[in-house]
Amino acid sequence: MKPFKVSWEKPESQSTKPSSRIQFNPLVDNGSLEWTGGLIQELGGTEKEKQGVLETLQKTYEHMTGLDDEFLKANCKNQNAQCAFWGSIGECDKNPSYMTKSCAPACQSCHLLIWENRCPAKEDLEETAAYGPGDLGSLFKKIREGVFDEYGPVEILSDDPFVVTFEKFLSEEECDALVELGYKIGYDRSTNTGPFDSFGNAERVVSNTRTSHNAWCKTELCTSDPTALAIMERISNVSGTPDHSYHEHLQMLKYETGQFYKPHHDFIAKHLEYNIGPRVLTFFLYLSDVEEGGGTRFTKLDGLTVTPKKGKALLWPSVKELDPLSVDERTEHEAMSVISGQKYAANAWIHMYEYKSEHDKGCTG
Ligand SMILES: O=C(O)CCC(=O)C(=O)O
Ligand SMILES: [Fe+2]
Repeated sequence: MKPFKVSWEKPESQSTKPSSRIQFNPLVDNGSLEWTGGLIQELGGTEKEKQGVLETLQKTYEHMTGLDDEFLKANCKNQNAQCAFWGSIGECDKNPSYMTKSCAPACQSCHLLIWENRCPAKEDLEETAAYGPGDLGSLFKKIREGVFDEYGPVEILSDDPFVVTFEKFLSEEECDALVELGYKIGYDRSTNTGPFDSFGNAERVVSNTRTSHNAWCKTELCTSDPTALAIMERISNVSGTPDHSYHEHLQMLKYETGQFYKPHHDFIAKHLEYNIGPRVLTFFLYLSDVEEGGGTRFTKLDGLTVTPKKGKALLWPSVKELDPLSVDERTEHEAMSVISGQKYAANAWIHMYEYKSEHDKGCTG
């Protein structure tokens, strides 16, 4: 292998600012820019950072030149100018769901861009199922028998499919804490799941059928927050999953006046091809009252509409009781437009199989 030589240029405008980031051009061989592994990478400001980035670039170069797959050679790219820097500070291990895909050269993980390499099908998946045929019926029976009345009053709004509310599932403080966590993470415009690319990853698409904003409880700040953890454990207890690793990360929602989510189903058929299985249940949390509007309406259950109330939880299945890998079309629903005021809420989607470690590997689509 030819030696990897590097040089960099310091843009004039930054030359007097020692702490500023310096743009880095990896110059390969005799000074010609043969390959950059995607975006040109930035060097850190300090000597130590620079050294780390250079070491990562050296490893990147060896990884890229060692690839024998032409498709990967052409398509494996750093998609952010700081990939090499992040790689040098351990982010490939700390944040693999982003890094292995979006900074694959810097993580020397190009082979993991291929879905089958990154997400091999689990052989013992069936043994880990949270629900078998009939289990949703048993859960509903427990709810009816008052096992979870500490979160009540419990209201049974529909028997088949079951639609249930727990009036005092969260305390006022817990609701405020989740809303606040949403602000710390940042509420972004909500998206829908779009088409899947050649690597099996779903595109996120902004859609005029869903106009709210949301914040995912995915980062340390939220996943290790004691309030968020207590709520996730409570949801796990009631829904009967082994633990909250079977749930998607909490998704906090914010609707301003006029915002809505048109009729849809939470079931995503593509999930059946992954190790996570389908969304079995939706645990929906109302984190605020709403002055007017903003109800959750079940379009195929005679328009059954749940009025938001701070602290209330709404639970329904997305799959059939006796065939829990198949969608139950009857639980299509919509978030009606907020007529006045604001609405805060959160989704917890519960899967058939373990979710969170698959998410960390970038295997949830
Ligand atoms: O906001 C609501 O009432 C329901 C939201 C919803 O259905 C969803 O986010 O999937
Ligand atoms: Fe939904």
